Amino acid sequence: MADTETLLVLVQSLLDSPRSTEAILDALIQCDGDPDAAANRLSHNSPAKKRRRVDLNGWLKQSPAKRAKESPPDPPASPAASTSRPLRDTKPVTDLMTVLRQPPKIEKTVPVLPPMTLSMPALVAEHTPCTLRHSVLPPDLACKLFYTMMDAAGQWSRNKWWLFDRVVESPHRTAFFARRTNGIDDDDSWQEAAQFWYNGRMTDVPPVFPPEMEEACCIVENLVNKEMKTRHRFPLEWGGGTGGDPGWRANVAASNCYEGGKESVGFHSDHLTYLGPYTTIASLSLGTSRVFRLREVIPTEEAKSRRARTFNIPLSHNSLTIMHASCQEKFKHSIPPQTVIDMFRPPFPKSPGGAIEPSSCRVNITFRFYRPDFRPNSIPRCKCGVPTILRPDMKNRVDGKTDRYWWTCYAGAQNEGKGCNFWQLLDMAGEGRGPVVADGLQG
Ligand SMILES: O=C(O)CCC(=O)C(=O)O
Ligand SMILES: [Fe+2]
Repeated sequence: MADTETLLVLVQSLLDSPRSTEAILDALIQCDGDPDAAANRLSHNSPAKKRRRVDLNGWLKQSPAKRAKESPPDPPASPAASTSRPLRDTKPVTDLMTVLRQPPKIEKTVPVLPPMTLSMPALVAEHTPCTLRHSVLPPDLACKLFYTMMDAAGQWSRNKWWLFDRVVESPHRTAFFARRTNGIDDDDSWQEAAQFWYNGRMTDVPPVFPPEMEEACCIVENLVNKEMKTRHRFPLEWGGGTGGDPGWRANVAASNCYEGGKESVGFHSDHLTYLGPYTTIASLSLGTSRVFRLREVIPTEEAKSRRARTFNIPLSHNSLTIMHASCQEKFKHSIPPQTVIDMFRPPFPKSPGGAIEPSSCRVNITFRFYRPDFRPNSIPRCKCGVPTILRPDMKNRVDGKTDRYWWTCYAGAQNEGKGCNFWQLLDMAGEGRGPVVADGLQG
């Protein structure tokens, strides 16, 4: 997405007056992704005809025949997926990413790096900002948690959002949980966070962690905090966690269920809206083993001299992947579709004496720390009046560090794809956020 964003900003900067994202994207498509030509076209053309607005829920409630006649626009991002299934076929959609992605002219001498499989924790640590741990929970707890999540997953929904002119849905089911303890003191506030996990769709109050998840979470929290103590800390990381406070608290969790090898999640980095810069995310894998794929986003200034490498990490049942601080800033991750997967044979039956049923499902639980200084009521709203999302400026890392983050409009995900062109630089001090690690270093 960063390529598109860069082009959007570039075109906007070439124009005398602000134009909608939709109009800029249309112009870019017409001009084969050439920003100068797109700006020129926009300067000479009158703005595109306005279309009637319906919100996503409204649109989904319409009859299929009516929906097919209505034609929505524009690009957002889901909290996670970039791989998506169109819900309907109206007109053939130009593959915008193909149009917009302008491959940098890499020097021929820069070697192409073949994908590398990292099956051992030591290799994961060597090549990525992640930690892989096998067999993290007691086997019976991992198995019970798998059954609990599988029972619940039937009720989970597929995320739906607008992508250009159509509603798409994620190729996996997802659910969001808020922890009753450790920071969940204001239900309304976390309700908003849950709502935005589902791309702005109204949700009931998020469920609390089921007992097995709570038990697993305590183990994960300990492991993560221990691991974090051994790592380099980044200046913008959460700087609380003094005294009895463990520092990293899993106060929310998002869970995905992938049924069979076809279900997946596309390359993305997680939105940092409530997580803040340099977040740590711990992902517990249950069920059938799947490949977790990581690929670095090469900063623009290095794009000619260095290529990204794809790393494949097989994640087995009861393994924990910790995406450490800087992973969301530097890497995108995905669970790619697989033509072949091994069936998972649970080590224990669901009920005593029952039969063991093999499964082709994987459930993962990402334990996340929603930072006290990024509470929902502190998130800037865009011109549409909707909370913005926070994204790192991945392409403009300087000396390997990201120090720029953008609040950007996210309204398009729910509002027929129509958003505004709101961009605001994150200003930690100006927005009264912190404490951060850097504060501790100064004092
Ligand atoms: O299933 C996984 O391990 C990754 C899920 C993920 O990236 C996400 O939920 O943001
Ligand atoms: Fe993710």
